[in-house]
Amino acid sequence: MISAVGLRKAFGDFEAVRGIDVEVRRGEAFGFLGPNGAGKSSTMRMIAAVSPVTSGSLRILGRDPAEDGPAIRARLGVCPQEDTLDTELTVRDNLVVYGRYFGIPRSEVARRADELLEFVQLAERGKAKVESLSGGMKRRLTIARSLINRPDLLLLDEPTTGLDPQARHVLWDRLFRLKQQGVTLVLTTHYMDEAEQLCDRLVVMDKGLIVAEGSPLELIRGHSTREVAELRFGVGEHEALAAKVEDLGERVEVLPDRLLVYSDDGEEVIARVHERGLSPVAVLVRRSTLEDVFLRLTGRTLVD
Ligand SMILES: Nc1ncnc2c1ncn2[C@@H]1O[C@H](COP(=O)(O)OP(=O)(O)OP(=O)(O)O)[C@@H](O)[C@H]1O
Repeated sequence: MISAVGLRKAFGDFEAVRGIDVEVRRGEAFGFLGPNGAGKSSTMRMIAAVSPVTSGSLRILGRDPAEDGPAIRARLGVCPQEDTLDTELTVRDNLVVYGRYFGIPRSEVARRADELLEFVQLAERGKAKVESLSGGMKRRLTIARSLINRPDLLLLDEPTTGLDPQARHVLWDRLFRLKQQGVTLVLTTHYMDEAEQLCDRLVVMDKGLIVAEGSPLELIRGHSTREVAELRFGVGEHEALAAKVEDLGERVEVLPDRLLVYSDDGEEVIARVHERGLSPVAVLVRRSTLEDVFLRLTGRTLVD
């Protein structure tokens, strides 16, 4: 569906994307995970055939965006980072007008609009003004709009940024259903839980480069331990205490507010910490996540 080799994007002297290779296969959910500024949106805009490639090769649905931009865009669904809904129109008319833009006949577009409103659970709000919708509803409507042309490939730039946990879960459920229906999804996110929930495969991006690639499970297994013991001590004590626990796991990360001890048995770490007479104010054992993978690979956390 997408094939990129040595893909670069420069803005003047600044290179936002510094030579990445990406293959996306039909039917999979593929993610770009990385912090703000990693180059995810710049990559997505090239894939959406709206931003020219600076260098490298890019093929989308087997075509070159420099030559076949309109043909590619006709087969894509695009859900941008910012809501770009028409606030002058009703919820349903946002779909109808967008569908007409693709040249879909009036009766067909009406049928699809009703189907899609049902799918994103907005059927009752069809006549409402867009302004009256919550953030989560607007996102769902944007996704419905991006599906009006029955795209082969759906591009989602940070689909749940800014939404509350419940709205995020509703959206994930809809995206999961689309995946089950065979729609190829490509999404960017800086939420590791979103990447874990939705992506079959993902690349971790940092500073315009891909630093790791695989399924969430492969990435976690390849770059972290099974468990992590989190130890909170007093403010300012973490740096000094790291040396006292560093032999308890495979490695230790020092964050401003806690120590992370990486070990396959987190409870064992906690027991040994107490045996040594150390008294953390709070402890927690959890499984490793993509956040730990990112920390391992870049020395930084995903979300500041
Ligand atoms: N039109 C532009 N002109 C100049 N610099 C740009 C432009 N678009 C993006 N950049 C820069 O390129 C870098 C990558 O931006 P990009 O939006 O691709 O990152 P991102 O990973 O999507 O981050 P975010 O999560 O904030 O969207 C940033 O440093 C950004 O400031």
